[in-house]
Amino acid sequence: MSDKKIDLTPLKKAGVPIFFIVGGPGSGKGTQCEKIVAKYGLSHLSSGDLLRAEVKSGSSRGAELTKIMEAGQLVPLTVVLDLIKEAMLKEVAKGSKGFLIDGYPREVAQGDQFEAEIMPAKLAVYFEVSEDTLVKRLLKRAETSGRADDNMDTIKKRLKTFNEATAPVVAHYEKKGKLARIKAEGTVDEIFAEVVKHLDKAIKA
Ligand SMILES: Nc1nc2c(ncn2[C@@H]2O[C@H](COP(=O)(O)OP(=O)(O)OP(=O)(O)O)[C@@H](O)[C@H]2O)c(=O)[nH]1
Ligand SMILES: O=c1ccn([C@@H]2O[C@H](COP(=O)(O)OP(=O)(O)O)[C@@H](O)[C@H]2O)c(=O)[nH]1
Ligand SMILES: [Mg+2]
Repeated sequence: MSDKKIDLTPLKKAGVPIFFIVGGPGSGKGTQCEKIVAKYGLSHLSSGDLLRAEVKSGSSRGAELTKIMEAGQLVPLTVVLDLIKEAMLKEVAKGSKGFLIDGYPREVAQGDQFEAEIMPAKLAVYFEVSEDTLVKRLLKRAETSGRADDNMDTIKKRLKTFNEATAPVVAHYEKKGKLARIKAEGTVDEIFAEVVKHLDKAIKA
């Protein structure tokens, strides 16, 4: 990553809809995004996946990012925003119809900066899941995910970060009238049916 200025003109010109997908760790963001992509053909960008790819690429920042992620803390917002901008530009060049930004924003300032520099999101979709369920799902996922942060110690820290930094994001978009709050304890298909209702309405609007 560098501090070169990224030219966002093609992205702004494309003017395609942007949806934020918010929820605690293990709330099913990735699972639902896969289904949304299959139905709506939107481009799916997971901020966590972009960070993990950056770590894998062996860039000089990788070690620093790993440390932050294993502590369940938040990477500086400009780092994530630059990765997202670059990924969005690539998708726009391929003719993207719109974006699901998964696991983002994690803090109010992150969302505000995104919307100021790129464009406003149409809607923030929030998956509401109890902590008990989140922990159970993540421990199950840990059996196969190979993710360094799927362990009890880091899960606790991710929940703390979620409650402190991300919960205010939910209130922020609710106040703006741009929040779809979805109870996400049911089956994947039940939750997806709710998602579809909200997305159809937002896309038509
Ligand atoms: N029972 C149940 N399990 C689910 C549901 N959605 C996701 N899961 C499981 O819960 C785990 C976490 O789901 P993910 O989609 O990876 O969650 P996420 O919000 O992307 O999590 P992070 O990547 O940690 O942000 C996975 O093992 C899923 O299989 C659901 O609706 N019901
Ligand atoms: O905008 C972001 C997105 C992710 N992360 C970091 O990446 C980790 C994994 O994120 P992901 O969305 O994959 O998982 P979650 O924390 O939701 O389980 C988080 O714990 C954070 O340390 C971050 O700092 N900023
Ligand atoms: Mg995920």
